Amino acid sequence: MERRIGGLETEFGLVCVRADGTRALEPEAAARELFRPVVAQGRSSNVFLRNAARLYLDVGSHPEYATAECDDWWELVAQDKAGERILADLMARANAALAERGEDARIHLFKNNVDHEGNSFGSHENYLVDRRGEFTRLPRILLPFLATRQIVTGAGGVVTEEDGGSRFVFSRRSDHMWEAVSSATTRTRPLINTRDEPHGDPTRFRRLHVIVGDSTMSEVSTWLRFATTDLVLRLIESGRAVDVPELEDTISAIRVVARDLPGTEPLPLASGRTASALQIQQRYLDLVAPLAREDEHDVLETWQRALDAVLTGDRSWAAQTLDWAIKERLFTQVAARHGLALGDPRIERLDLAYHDIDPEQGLAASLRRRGQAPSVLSETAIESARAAAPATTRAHLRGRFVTASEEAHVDHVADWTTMRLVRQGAMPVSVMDPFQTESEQVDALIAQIRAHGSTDAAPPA
Ligand SMILES: Nc1ncnc2c1ncn2[C@@H]1O[C@H](COP(=O)(O)OP(=O)(O)OP(=O)(O)O)[C@@H](O)[C@H]1O
Ligand SMILES: [Mg+2]
Repeated sequence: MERRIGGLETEFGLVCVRADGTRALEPEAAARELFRPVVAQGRSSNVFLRNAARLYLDVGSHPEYATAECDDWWELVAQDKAGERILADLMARANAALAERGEDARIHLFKNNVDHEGNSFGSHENYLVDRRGEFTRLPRILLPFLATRQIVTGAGGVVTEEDGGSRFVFSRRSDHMWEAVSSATTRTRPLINTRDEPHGDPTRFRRLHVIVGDSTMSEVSTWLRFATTDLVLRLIESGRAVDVPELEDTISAIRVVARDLPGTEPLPLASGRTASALQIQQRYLDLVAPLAREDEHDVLETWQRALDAVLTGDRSWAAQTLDWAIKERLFTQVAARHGLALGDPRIERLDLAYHDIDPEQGLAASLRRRGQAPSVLSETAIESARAAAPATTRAHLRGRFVTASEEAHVDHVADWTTMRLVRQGAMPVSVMDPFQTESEQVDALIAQIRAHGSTDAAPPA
């Protein structure tokens, strides 16, 4: 696929604590407080927003934000950052309400991966692939790439080993993966989820659900996750015979790679030979290079720089660009300065602070302000992603529908493929092609909304 649609779902960690750090509200009550304005606006805790994203409370009271369909990976990063801001605003409103009621309680939201109770949070990537394509050979070619890409796009972190020692790893999530491919997302935690829900015309499309990724704070890390995976998918779709180093055991390999900071540990291959994470990533980069478009050369260059940072040990670029390397530098410096082991609870708190989405208190945000983490997207790009849907996909139609309905105070419901008014006899309008940006049916629906909107409707913003 030359132009691919993708979307990113992020599950957020939520705590509500008193000034002394003890738990103030149970997650369920805190989530209810957080979602009060959402429910007031949309009469549900599962809504689509004006930027066509989905915001909802998942089981276990986890807020989740799923970006709208994007066909440009910087747009996707902007839509994802917009989600952080939307949730940070909800958090600020909830905290103001709690303070007004005189409650000693403050909500914090984290875009993190694993908490100290061992819960892991999802950051699921969705990619549109052709139904007639190569779905059968897809896992074989994709898995070695996914198991090793953490040396580029991992969020970094510290794990405690069975012997009590602690060490820095590329991705903590690696220890939480239990299967290579499966149709379940929670119980068995596969790298690729095969549940067949295309959110589009099932005769033409499939949606690939990659669930091995870490939640990434760095714009470059998030961008690379999508941009490199997109290229590997194109390689698979090219139909060419591709010789990739298939791993003998994906799940043991992913754990080894997480701990292998030099990237050189030999991983057993199905062929009986071995290859290191660096060699495997380099192989994919070399294989996809001829398929990259002119405007994708920066993907190849950045990917190569990331691999070189592992190969040479020179972190000067990576430690201000990629999540794992930013954290590696930060944790080692703090640990050395205060004479701490990496497994010290203070380092764990630093890790959590890095994923705190509070624009003032969050550590990733403050590093960005100091030029120690990337800031590629302009303020305008992020703010417009908050207000408007991507213009080049179906999300554009959904964004217009939600905006018109909210402006006219008309009750409405949507999902990824349909839009409908909540009134007797209202017929849903479906858009089964994720690339579609124009629709007479949607225009008619919006005209109807404007004509029949409540008389006290506020003027359009
Ligand atoms: N046809 C498509 N191809 C690829 N991605 C899509 C397509 N349609 C929607 N998406 C993206 O897929 C994601 C779906 O998010 P959602 O949280 O609803 O996931 P789900 O897997 O369907 O449901 P749940 O999280 O409830 O299990 C969104 O980010 C959206 O932009
Ligand atoms: Mg989801």
